[in-house]
Amino acid sequence: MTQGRSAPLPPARLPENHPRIAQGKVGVLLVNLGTPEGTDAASVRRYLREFLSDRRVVDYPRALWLPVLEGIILRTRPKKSGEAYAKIWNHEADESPLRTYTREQANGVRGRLEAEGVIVDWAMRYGVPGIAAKLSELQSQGCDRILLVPLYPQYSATTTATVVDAAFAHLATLPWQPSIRTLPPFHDEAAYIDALAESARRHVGPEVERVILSYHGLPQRYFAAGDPYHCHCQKTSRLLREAMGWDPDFAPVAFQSKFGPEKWLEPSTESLVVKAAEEGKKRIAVMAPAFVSDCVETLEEIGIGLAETYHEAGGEHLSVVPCLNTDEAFLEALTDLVRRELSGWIPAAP
Ligand SMILES: C=CC1=C(C)c2cc3[nH]c(cc4nc(cc5[nH]c(cc1n2)c(C)c5CCC(=O)O)C(CCC(=O)O)=C4C)c(C)c3C=C
Ligand SMILES: [Fe+2]
Ligand SMILES: [Fe+2]
Repeated sequence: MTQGRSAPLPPARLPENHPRIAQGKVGVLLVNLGTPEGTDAASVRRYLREFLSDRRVVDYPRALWLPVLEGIILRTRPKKSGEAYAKIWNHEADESPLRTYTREQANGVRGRLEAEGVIVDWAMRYGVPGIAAKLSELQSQGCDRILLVPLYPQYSATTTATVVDAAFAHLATLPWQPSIRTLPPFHDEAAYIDALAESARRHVGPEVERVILSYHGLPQRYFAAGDPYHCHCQKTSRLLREAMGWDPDFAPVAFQSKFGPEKWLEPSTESLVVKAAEEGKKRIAVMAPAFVSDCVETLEEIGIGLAETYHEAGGEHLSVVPCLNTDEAFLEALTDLVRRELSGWIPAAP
């Protein structure tokens, strides 16, 4: 066998998505659900197709579900949902409120962490800007450590887990992966509960006879299979009631936004709104702790749809407590949770 110097390696031909970076920075990526780009049926259809094709959201066998999705749901729902989005659209920025608030939340956290050299950005799980594109951008800016922040206080496989799935699916394509951490659910964190309580003190006056704590629902089957979302919602509600001195009759838990024929978590928000009217409660409030940003489900479904239902059942005034959106207390809480999770990645705050 001939001894000799091995042939020099050919110059590296880096794949398209290779991060050409100077390493060493820390990035934070806030991720919310996603929202249509416009209120027209085509935009809503694009969004719903991506969202409702996710197995974590709808888990029926693909061979059964995809024909129903394409043949029925995506033919009918986009127009109806588009009309709902049109009622709550942010015309000034020509975008959905969910996008406005998510961007502003990222700005708020960025402003608080910039001095510590942390790069903060935001993405949408479905639609744009996507998680993969934003992870690439963070890497290009030098981030070799990235914290994912799913903007869901209560963990669910249908929301939180889909963010992590999408991030790791992107990582699976990379020759050089950043290190990743994920923010744990914050449904029982004191700072989040305090932010909710502070908002309740501002928006729920003494004239309010009942406050319905309305959470986005999901199929009961998912709960039975181990999704902790229902328990997280109950715990948030208990802690908020304790902070406010409310009892469960005054502030009951309910679940909204039912989709499809299966049994979802109960009671439904709609049933509790009607019950309140039937029991002679003339002024009620609805608070939606699972949504950190106002969106079509709070502004339209509760603020318009359920308010109408309440009036028809004999109620007089239904007020919707705004989501935490850009409340100072919430942005401070979120930044503190992020900072805690970055421990060891950035020097501890003095
Ligand atoms: C198909 C089933 C759905 C499950 C399960 C589900 C869980 C879930 N969703 C949120 C938060 C949001 N959902 C939003 C909109 C929305 N959700 C579904 C369906 C399921 N959600 C649909 C079809 C839609 C679109 C609107 C419509 O056509 O009615 C939104 C608002 C997005 C916006 O653009 O404003 C949020 C936020 C959670 C927290 C959750 C489970 C815990
Ligand atoms: Fe949803
Ligand atoms: Fe809805």
